[in-house]
Amino acid sequence: MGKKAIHFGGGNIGRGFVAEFLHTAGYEVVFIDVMDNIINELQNTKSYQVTEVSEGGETTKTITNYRAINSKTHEQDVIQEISTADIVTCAVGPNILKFIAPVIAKGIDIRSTPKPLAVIACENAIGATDTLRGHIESHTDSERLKTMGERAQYANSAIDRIVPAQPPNSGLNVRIEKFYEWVVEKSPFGSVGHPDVPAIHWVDHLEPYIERKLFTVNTSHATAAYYGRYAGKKTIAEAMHDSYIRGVVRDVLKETSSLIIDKHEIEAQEQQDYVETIIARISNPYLEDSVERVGRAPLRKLGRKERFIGPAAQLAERGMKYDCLLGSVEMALRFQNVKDDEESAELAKILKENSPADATVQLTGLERTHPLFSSVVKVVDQVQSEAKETGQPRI
Ligand SMILES: NC(=O)c1ccc[n+]([C@@H]2O[C@H](COP(=O)([O-])OP(=O)(O)OC[C@H]3O[C@@H](n4cnc5c(N)ncnc54)[C@H](O)[C@@H]3O)[C@@H](O)[C@H]2O)c1
Ligand SMILES: O=P(O)(O)OC[C@@H](O)[C@@H](O)[C@H](O)[C@H](O)CO
Repeated sequence: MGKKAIHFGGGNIGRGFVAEFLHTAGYEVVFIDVMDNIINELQNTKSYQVTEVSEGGETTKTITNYRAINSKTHEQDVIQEISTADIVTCAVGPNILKFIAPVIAKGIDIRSTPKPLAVIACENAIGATDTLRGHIESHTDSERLKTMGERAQYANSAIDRIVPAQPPNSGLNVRIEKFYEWVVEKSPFGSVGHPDVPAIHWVDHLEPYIERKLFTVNTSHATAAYYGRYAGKKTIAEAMHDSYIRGVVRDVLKETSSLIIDKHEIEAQEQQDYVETIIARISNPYLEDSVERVGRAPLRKLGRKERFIGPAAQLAERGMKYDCLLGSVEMALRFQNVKDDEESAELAKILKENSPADATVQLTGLERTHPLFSSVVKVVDQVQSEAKETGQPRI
């Protein structure tokens, strides 16, 4: 039997990145999703196309050898597939991990194959596989946990490729940037050995890679999105074309770079080169990436370990500068009541109903005694005051 991968989330990064590279590595990919339209299309087509767009033109790859199952209606089939698979990946969003865990737990529990299943969550979050593992373990009988290692091995990953929302009528086809990076922990696989996926860069220590990615790519991306939306820009490329916003993004990246260089002992020149690559990537005019997609889910993005508070907290602990990151936090707080974004409505509600300090705790998870806390409270207070004066944030 050939190699089989189960991938949860047939969305943009699922089809355009994870499945593409699993396919290239020779896996049959079984997509699992809960959206009828995605499942139906995947079931009714034999191939779709991934087109890389860059200044150098376009390159198209055809993805084949996949199936699809709706986990909402066919949970038992998903469990059976997992029980005989080689690898499980997901790209569903960090808040969805708890919903896919029970079915993965059941699939792992009935495995009898000699090789453990490799589980790799591909989300923009620090320790996403650990989080998924925690949920899987909480749905596993405590006696069975003792032998879990024989049935599954878990590795964290950092995943980087910009996949904008796709134009209407694209079907399953995905337009995507050329650049990609997929870094995964090697050590969890021990003597069994890691899966054979040539696109993956296997490393012993993931933290420098995931922090460098999240605090450079996603911090700058979100800064451009929130400042951009405030200035009435539609896309990230348009925002980055604005010299003021571009300058702000550079200033924010100076702060996160100082942390990355200090904490992970990455050479200053190497980090500067990385920053230039990222600025060029997010400015790519060939990617129509909306400020709403990149700013989506502001509550998640304001979280304790996330792209703004994560680096700002660590900089504050080290006595280093973080005030430009506070500017990004302020703009993120103004991302309220955005169409189709539930978290942006929840953000507005939290800001309306709580004192600045309570809202800061609720939104960021920062400890009241943390050296960053009082600065964030001031920013929250500022945005709340604007809303009191005008009935809405200044936008
Ligand atoms: N788009 C990018 O540029 C990019 C790049 C790197 C990482 N990521 C990360 O990848 C993840 C997915 O992002 P995306 O842009 O592909 O989002 P997306 O919305 O295009 O895809 C998410 C998919 O998950 C599916 N899903 C939701 N609940 C599910 C469930 N219970 N079971 C199975 N499937 C479910 C959705 O129906 C959707 O098809 C996020 O964590 C994101 O941060 C995105
Ligand atoms: O996916 P999110 O919501 O965490 O962040 C939005 C974008 O910054 C993100 O999807 C990037 O495009 C991606 O992380 C690039 O690798």
